[in-house]
Amino acid sequence: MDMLWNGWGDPARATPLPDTVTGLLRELLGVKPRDAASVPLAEIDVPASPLDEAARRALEAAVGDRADGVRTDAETRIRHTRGKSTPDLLRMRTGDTAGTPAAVVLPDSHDEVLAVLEACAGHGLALVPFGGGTSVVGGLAPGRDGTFVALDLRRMNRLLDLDEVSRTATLQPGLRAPEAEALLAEHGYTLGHFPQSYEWATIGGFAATRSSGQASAGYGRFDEMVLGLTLATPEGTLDTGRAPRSAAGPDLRQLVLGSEGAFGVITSVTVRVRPVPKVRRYEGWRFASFDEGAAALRRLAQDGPRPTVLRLSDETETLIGLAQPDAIGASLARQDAGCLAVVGFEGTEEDTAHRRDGAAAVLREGGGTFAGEEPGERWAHGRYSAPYLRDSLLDAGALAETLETATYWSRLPALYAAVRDALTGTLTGAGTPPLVMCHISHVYENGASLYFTVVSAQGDDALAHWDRAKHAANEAILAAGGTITHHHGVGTDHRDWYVREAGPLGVEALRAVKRSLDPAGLLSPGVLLPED
Ligand SMILES: Cc1cc2nc3c(=O)[nH]c(=O)nc-3n(C[C@H](O)[C@H](O)[C@H](O)COP(=O)(O)OP(=O)(O)OC[C@H]3O[C@@H](n4cnc5c(N)ncnc54)[C@H](O)[C@@H]3O)c2cc1C
Repeated sequence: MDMLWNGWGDPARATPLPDTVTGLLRELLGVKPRDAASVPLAEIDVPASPLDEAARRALEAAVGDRADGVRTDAETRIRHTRGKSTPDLLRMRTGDTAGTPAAVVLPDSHDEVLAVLEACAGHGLALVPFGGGTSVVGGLAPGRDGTFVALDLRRMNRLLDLDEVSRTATLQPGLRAPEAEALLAEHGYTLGHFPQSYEWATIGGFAATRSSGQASAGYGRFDEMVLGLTLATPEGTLDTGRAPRSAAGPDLRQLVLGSEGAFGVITSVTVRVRPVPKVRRYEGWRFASFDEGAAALRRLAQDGPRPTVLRLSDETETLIGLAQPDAIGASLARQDAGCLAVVGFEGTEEDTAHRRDGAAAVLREGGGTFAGEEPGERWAHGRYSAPYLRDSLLDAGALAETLETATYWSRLPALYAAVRDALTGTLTGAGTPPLVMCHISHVYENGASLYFTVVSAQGDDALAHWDRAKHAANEAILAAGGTITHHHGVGTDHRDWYVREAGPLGVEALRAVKRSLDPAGLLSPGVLLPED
């Protein structure tokens, strides 16, 4: 099944907003009901594909002249325009398809990807790899106008190898996360990577963006799971990962991870796998304040025992109940005070019981009160539903978007305040005062991420309002010592701030890598790095 072209996921799972939330939108944020319906897909006027006959023939030959290997119909091209950020969705809803690819090409193997790259080079076509299409940072839209091809990797969806002795699996990039989990589960293994976009995003996309899942406290980030990668580039193949760890020079895997399609197409990923857990237990803890809860999370991250899932909502997010999207509004009706933490344990019976008891003692010492299993189980049940709420909020005339960052524990409170102030100040100044919510959902020994959700009225020009607010938040992040992205990636949206974060020498070093792998600059122009 294809994802909704102008929204999230499966249309059958649309999630209406409860009355408590629509009431809040109206009374607190001044959201006025409006006709926010989208232009129907069939009515969108897409200019004919600019692909000429010779280029088309070359691309078809590259994918073995397979039926449907090169698609230029309007619907397929529309479905490969942009990703799933709120500005992306707002543009799609108005039928704005500027930046539609000239063609969508579907290769079946590493060799076909190399052949497609050669065909693109021969015909001066840019190419953008397309995994699940869930990018929220403009990673699927080249940063310049011009003819480009979207390389949809969905046909590369096989488990290539499982080494049960070493506990590694080699996966093709187009596997969506649930498909990869199902293939591994047949042998009793799991990857343990469960981002909120889990149901749609792919293995190649995770590697290309250094994704981080909701169970990162236990399983680690995706880049920590990766042992080897194969990269198809216009200059040939780069193979990495001869051994799990090595002292043989700088680690080339780290050049591929996070390269966002700008250095090549990831055609296989070797990951470490773990046995499917026998027990999964999630529970809720309450803290009087975000500071108090954050201090308790820090103690667990630094001294253990480590839960598998560890997240903490701030006061506003707790009141709205965003950690439990399936029951959103219930906490508002109860007027829940303080901050909710969700703490989860996965593993064997003995290991989870042991870690759970140890973690409970630390949380109690830190001021936490046990809230039972219900809040944790509710979080687990609704963990992939929140993106459906965003569609309902947009339908209702609200603006809803998220952004994220990370820093060291000592700087976290200042970063939190700076981003909140930037978002609140900008949107209030524009006449659309927002609700700004935040949670910590990825913790490390030395720091943590902050994930903000912003809801306001759309105002007269929602795109321009959000652009200003996001710009202010990005400036606040850099000024407060945060990174421009903890897990969404750079794409085109964060590029200008990433350039400042990396510094001129860092950017020049990365450009030199790009020049050696992609001298003609065919791959994802303007994504990750500005063009030369
Ligand atoms: C509702 C929602 C929730 C999200 N939640 C999370 C979350 O919890 N954690 C998280 O980390 N992210 C999250 N994201 C962001 C997004 O899902 C991740 O960035 C994900 O890793 C993208 O995977 P994808 O397969 O959809 O890649 P795409 O969106 O298709 O591509 C992302 C980028 O990687 C490149 N790319 C894709 N495949 C390849 C390949 N094989 N080789 C080279 N380059 C490639 C693309 O060109 C693009 O630049 C969320 C997004 C949405 C919309």
